[in-house]
Amino acid sequence: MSRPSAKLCAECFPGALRPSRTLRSTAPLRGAGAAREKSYTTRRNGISGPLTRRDQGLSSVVSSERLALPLRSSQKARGLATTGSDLATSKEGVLEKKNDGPPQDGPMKEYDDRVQSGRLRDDPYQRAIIQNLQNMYEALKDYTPSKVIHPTVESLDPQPKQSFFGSFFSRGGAGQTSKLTIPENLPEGLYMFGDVGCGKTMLMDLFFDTLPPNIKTKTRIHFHNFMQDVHKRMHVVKMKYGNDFDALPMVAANIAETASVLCFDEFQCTDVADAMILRRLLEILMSHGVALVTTSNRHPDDLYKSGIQRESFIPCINLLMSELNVINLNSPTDYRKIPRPPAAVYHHPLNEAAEAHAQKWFDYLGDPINDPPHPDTQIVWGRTIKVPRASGKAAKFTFNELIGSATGAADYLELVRHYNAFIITDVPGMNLNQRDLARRFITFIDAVYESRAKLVLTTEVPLTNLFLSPTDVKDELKKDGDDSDLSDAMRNLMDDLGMSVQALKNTSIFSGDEERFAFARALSRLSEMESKEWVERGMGIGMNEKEGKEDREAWLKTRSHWSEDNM
Ligand SMILES: Nc1ncnc2c1ncn2[C@@H]1O[C@H](COP(=O)(O)OP(=O)(O)OP(=O)(O)O)[C@@H](O)[C@H]1O
Repeated sequence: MSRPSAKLCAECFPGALRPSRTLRSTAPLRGAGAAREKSYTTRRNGISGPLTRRDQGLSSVVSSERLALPLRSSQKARGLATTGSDLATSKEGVLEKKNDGPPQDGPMKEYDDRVQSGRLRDDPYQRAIIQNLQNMYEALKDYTPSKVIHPTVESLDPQPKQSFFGSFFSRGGAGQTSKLTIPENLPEGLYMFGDVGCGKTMLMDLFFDTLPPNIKTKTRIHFHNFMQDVHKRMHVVKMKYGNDFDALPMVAANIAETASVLCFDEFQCTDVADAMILRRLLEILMSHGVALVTTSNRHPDDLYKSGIQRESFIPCINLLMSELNVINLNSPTDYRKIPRPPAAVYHHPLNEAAEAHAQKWFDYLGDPINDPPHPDTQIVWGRTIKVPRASGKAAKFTFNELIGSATGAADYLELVRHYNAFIITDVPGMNLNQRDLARRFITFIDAVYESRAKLVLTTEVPLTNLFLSPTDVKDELKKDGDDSDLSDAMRNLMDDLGMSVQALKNTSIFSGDEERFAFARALSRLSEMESKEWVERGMGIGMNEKEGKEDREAWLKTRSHWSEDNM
C-alpha cells in the first residue's frame, strides 16, 4: 500500500502555520550561534592561564560575566498562540509534573533568599547565570504554549529503505532541509555547562521550582532517564505499528503534551542510539513549543566527541547552538569539596574490620527485624538482576556480584528505584586494565547519587586511588616527556589527594573527555555522599518522632525523581 512519506510536514504539524522560525538543519547554523558569541574564559581548577586547544574549541562560549543578555524580541512576543498545554494527564503516566505551586518572584529572588538564610553561598558566577534564568522566567511569564497537534498514523508510515544509520540520522531531514518550524514566541532555552560540582543542577532546580504559575506543565529529569523513556516509548509504538514506523514524532508529541518546560540534568550523548534520534527529537519538541533548559559538563561542540558517525550528529550540535543560549558557568568552586563532617561510610583496606563495617551499615540502613536479609531479584527489560542480600530498602552486594549481575545504566536505575541504600563490599582498586569495570562502577555511582540514595563501600585502596593508582598516573605522565608538566601535574596530583581534574586532563589514561568528566564527577560525588548531611538525611537522627517523620518524607521527596515515580 502506498502511503505518504514520513517526512514531518505542515500537515502533521499545523503549528507550522503560526508565526515561526524555520529550521534548516543542513546549513551550518553556526552563524546564529556565533552571533551570540561574546567572549570566553576558562576554568581550570581556578588556575587562569593560556587557553588550551580544548579551551579554544569553546568558540561560542559566552562568559558568565557577560551573560545578562537582553531578552530577544521573540521572548517579548506575547499571546501569539492559543492555550492548550494545560492538560495534566499523561497518557503513559510519565514525564509530567503539574505546576500548581504558589506564584513566585522568579529564580533571582529565590537565590537571594537562600543566600540570606545561609543555605547558599553567594557566588558571582552563579549570579550571572541566574540573571539569564531570570530573563527566561520573565519571558515564560508571558508565554502561552499552543495546543500540541499529534501527527496522524498515516503520516508516519515507513519511508523507502535506507542504510540503518542513514535512515535514523536523516529521517525527517537531518540530511535534508527540514520543514519543521519553531514558534516565534517560544522563549529561548538555556544550555548551561561547566565543570563538576559548580552548581549547574542546583541553579536549574531553583529555576524549575520558581517557574511562573502560567506554566502549567513542566518536567525536570535526568537526561539518561529521559532518553531511556523515549526509547521505551518508541519501542511500544513500534510494537503497535511495525518496526519501520516512524515512531519519534508520535512520542515527541506525547512528551510535549506533558511538559511545556523541559529541564534536563546532565545532557550528554555517549550512545549511538541516542545520537541517531536526538536532533529530531529536540527539534520536534521545540516545534511543539517546548522550552528547554539543560545542564551539561561540556560545550555542545564537545558532545559525542568520538562517537560513531559523529558527523551525522553535527546538525544536533548546530541546533543546540542556534536555538539555545549556550552559557558557561565558570565558577571556580567545586561545592562538593567544601569540607563536611565525614560519616565514615567508606572503609579501606579489605581487612576483618571491613566486613564488620559493612554489616553495621547494612543493619542500620536496612530493616533486619521486620525484613531479615534475604536474596531478592529485580527485572529489567525481561532480564533478572540478582540481589544477593536485601533488607528493607537496603541492598548489599560484593563488587563482583554487582558488576557481574547488573551491568548497565538501565539495571542501576532499576536498582535505585527499589532500594535507597547500597552496601558494596570488596571493591578492588581498578587500573588501566579494568577500565570496563571502572566505567560500570562509575555509572552505578551516578545512579545512586542521582536518586539521593546512600552508599557504603569497603574498598581495597583509598577512594582517591580507586580508579587509578598513582603509579598509573606517574607512568602515563612520563609519556609526555616534559618534566615541567610532569612535576606540575604530579604536584597537583599530590595536593589534591592525587586527583585533580587538571592532572587528569594531562593524561591519556581516559579515552576521552567524556570519561575524564565521568571519573572526576564520580570522585566529587563520592565525597558528597560521605558527608554527614547526606548520610543522616531522612534517618531522623536526634529528632523526635514527628520531626523524624518529616525528615524522612522530605528525603523521600528528594528521591522521588521522575523515573522513580512513574516507571
Ligand atoms: N552557592 C552554593 N552554595 C552552597 N552550596 C552550593 C552552591 N552551589 C551549589 N552548591 C551545592 O554543591 C553541590 C553540587 O552542586 P550541583 O550538583 O548543582 O553541581 P553540578 O555543577 O550540577 O555538578 P555535576 O556536573 O557533577 O552534576 C550540591 O549539593 C549543591 O547544592
